[in-house]
Parts: sequence; structure tokens; C-alpha cells
Amino acid sequence: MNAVIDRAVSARTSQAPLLEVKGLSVAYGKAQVVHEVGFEVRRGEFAVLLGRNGAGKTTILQAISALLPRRGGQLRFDGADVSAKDAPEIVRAGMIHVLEGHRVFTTLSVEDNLLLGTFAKNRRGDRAKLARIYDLFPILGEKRHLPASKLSGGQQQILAVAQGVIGEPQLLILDEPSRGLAPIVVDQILQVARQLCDTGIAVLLVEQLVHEALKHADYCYLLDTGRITGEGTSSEVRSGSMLQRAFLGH
Ligand SMILES: Nc1ncnc2c1ncn2[C@@H]1O[C@H](COP(=O)(O)OP(=O)(O)OP(=O)(O)O)[C@@H](O)[C@H]1O
Repeated sequence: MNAVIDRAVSARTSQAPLLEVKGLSVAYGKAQVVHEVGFEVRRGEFAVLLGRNGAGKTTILQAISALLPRRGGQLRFDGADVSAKDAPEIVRAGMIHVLEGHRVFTTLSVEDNLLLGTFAKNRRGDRAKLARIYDLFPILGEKRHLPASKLSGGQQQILAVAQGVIGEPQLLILDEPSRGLAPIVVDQILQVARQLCDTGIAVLLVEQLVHEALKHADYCYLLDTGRITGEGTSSEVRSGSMLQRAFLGH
């Protein structure tokens, strides 16, 4: 059965999607928690997946990056079918996933944490990539020789995001980078994500903080019990009744 999707009226850019997810289904044992989900992320776009606790957001992200097996569905990335690729191949294709609750190595320096983010492509670490990261995240440049334990919680989360960025993804997948952070710090992290999109990296974010996410994102998908129930630009979703229906069920 096809669910009715609340679709806002705006036309999105006509360019081909960078990531295209079609009919994605995921189950834990016999319990199916994601039901034929479909959505797209465009190049340089900041897309957000919003939904209540347990809606299936983290499961979807993990199934995309092949950390969880998919029961069905097709994934296309940058024009190619990547449905059969395993997790390392997904990274090499250009998708980097910063996991929920991702913590940095607190005893290592900021710089060594960043170099770890280059290991997927270069076993010895790639120092040449550090300068761009320090340009994007000046606080990390200032603190590069300190152990990561000396950073605040928000700065550690920025370091976790930067560890993803240094791998030069075309798409950065962020699972609730705000978890456990004060509201002002959350805003800084989401601004960082916005800034990355402005440099051409697409971001797919899962977030509990609906209003903060909509303030910065371009496009939004609403998820309820493993199904997409609405989509639209952030301003359409903010100004319409979609959010109420998705979160309050009426
Ligand atoms: N390892 C697991 N084994 C069995 N069921 C799971 C497992 N992980 C998640 N689930 C269930 O799958 C459903 C979707 O969970 P998921 O964590 O993807 O939701 P979410 O939208 O990310 O929620 P939250 O924001 O609370 O993390 C929930 O019903 C959850 O209880």
C-alpha cells in the first residue's frame, strides 16, 4: 500500500540527485522498522530527516552506509548503483557517516584525531589535508596540539564532524550531532554543517531538534514509524501544518 505523502509545492533544483534512495526496507530480525522509504539528496544540499524517537532515522542512515543489512531497496550515488557495496566501498564512493554519539580519541591530539580521518584513503595519514580543515574550523587549528580531552563537548563534536570532512566526502551523513550539547553549541554545529554545504559538500542530517534543524537545512523529510510522511523545503515545512501532523499525529 502506498502511503499518502505530504508534499510541499516547491520545485527543487532540476539537477540529478547525488543520493537516491528507493524502496528502502530494513528489519531487525522479524521486526520491520523501515518500510519502502524513498528520498533524495542533491549536490551541496543540506537535507534533514526528522521524526519522533524510534521513527527509524538512525536505522535508515546505517542501512545507507551499509552498517546494517537492507531487506530491500535500491541506492544510487553519483549516478551509479551502490546497492551491493559494503561499508568501506560506500566510504570510497564518497559517503562518510559520522555516527550518533561518535566520540573522538580523547588522549590523542586534535591533529592526530584528524589524521585518523584520512586513513581510509592513506594508511600513513595525509597531513596535506590539514590546512583546509584548519581554514574551515579555526578553533581546531588553534588547539591542534592539545589532547582532544581539553576541548569542550561542542568542540569535540566539531572535531568528530571534521574527522568526516577530512575524508573528502561528497555526502556527509550526520546522526544527531547535537546529542548532549547545550542549545547554543547545537546552533554552532548546525552552522558548521551549513557552511560545509556552501563549499559544495552535501549533508544528510538526522536530528531531534526540529526547529534548530529547519533553521539551517534546505530540504526536509518527515518520518513516522518507518515511513516518509512529508517533505518540503525547510520554510515550507516550518510554515505549514506538516510538522504538527508528523509529530502530533493530527
Ligand atoms: N538493534 C536493534 N534491535 C532491535 N530493534 C531495534 C534496534 N535498533 C533500533 N531498533 C528499533 O527500531 C526502531 C527504529 O529505531 P531507530 O533508532 O532507527 O529510530 P530513531 O528515529 O533513530 O530514534 P532515536 O531518535 O530515538 O534514535 C525502533 O522501534 C527501535 O526500537
